[in-house]
Amino acid sequence: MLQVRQAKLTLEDGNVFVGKSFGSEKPVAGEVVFYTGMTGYPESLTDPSYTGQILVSTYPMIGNYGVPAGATENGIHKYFESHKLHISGLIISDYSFEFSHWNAEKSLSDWLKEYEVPGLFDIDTRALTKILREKGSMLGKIEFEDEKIDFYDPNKENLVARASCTQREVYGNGNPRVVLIDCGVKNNIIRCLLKRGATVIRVPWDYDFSNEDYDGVFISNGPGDPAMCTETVDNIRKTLTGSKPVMGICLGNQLLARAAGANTYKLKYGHRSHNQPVLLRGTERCFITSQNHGYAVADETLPEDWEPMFTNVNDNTNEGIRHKTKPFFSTQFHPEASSGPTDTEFLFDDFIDKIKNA
Ligand SMILES: NC(=O)CC[C@H](N)C(=O)O
Repeated sequence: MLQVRQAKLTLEDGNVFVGKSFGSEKPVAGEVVFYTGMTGYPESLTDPSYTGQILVSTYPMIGNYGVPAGATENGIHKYFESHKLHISGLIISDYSFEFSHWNAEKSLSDWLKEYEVPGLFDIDTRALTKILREKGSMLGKIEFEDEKIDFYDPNKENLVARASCTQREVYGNGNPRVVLIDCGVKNNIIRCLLKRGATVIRVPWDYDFSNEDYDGVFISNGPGDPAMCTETVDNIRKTLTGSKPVMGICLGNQLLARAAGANTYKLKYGHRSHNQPVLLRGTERCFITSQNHGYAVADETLPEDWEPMFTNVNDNTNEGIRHKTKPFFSTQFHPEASSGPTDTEFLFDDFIDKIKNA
């Protein structure tokens, strides 16, 4: 009979959920957020944007397809979104102790233990998610028996400095040359740029790239509160005085907006799923998108020469911005998907076309 240790998740509002451990037996504290995608845990767990967060999966059965092999291609992991797990903890309902997939190399349980990430199953994730939806994302902690730790708010820290690379690195050798500001970039953004022939010059979040030889700038996704990233915003602001094309994704949308002079704010519980509908402004085209964010751009604070580009059809929040005359745009959702629908990957083509036409 399998021996599993009990552990509990305590929310800052006092709610306690008792579950069973299938990951590392290390207590952690962080922000508790829910994710409603049905698949994609290898991608989500390695997405640097989840730094500091305890992830609750609303899809009940997790682990059944194991964890893919750690192969690399073009200098990056082939199946993961970064080189390690970034979530602080994982909360699920039913853990599948059996896994089966042509590419599975290990179990989710072994993977969590390898990266010292605690995971709890047998939690009523439906009840937990209802609390997070009604009261909003909140702090939480995972503790084992008599251990006691304090709550911790990751959003008070500059998480981007933790998630970004520390050295400039170049991938590919084609055209155009794109400076990628790495705020905690997902590998699929690099793959999407390489697939379109670009040279990707990946630089740390606070790197002054003004002396680089480049044709366009890409601002990546990343963790935490965009207001913490002032150095990046200063560098982007300098770029906006020129006319080289700029594209941003998620945190990149928020940082581009802040560089333009707009504000960002925290959403009640964020968007973390594969089925978020976004409307392309000025058209009746709606796309189903992959998302993972807790902050948003305040449309009404955009300066005169900028406009909202996409709007979320569920809650009318901002899903992208564009400059009215210059080739600068960004999306709050993830055109690189991974995981999730790839319907908006054409935006990478638009970015490359803008560079070619510049
Ligand atoms: N995926 C991201 O880039 C997330 C951006 C930001 N950290 C947010 O939560 O809104």
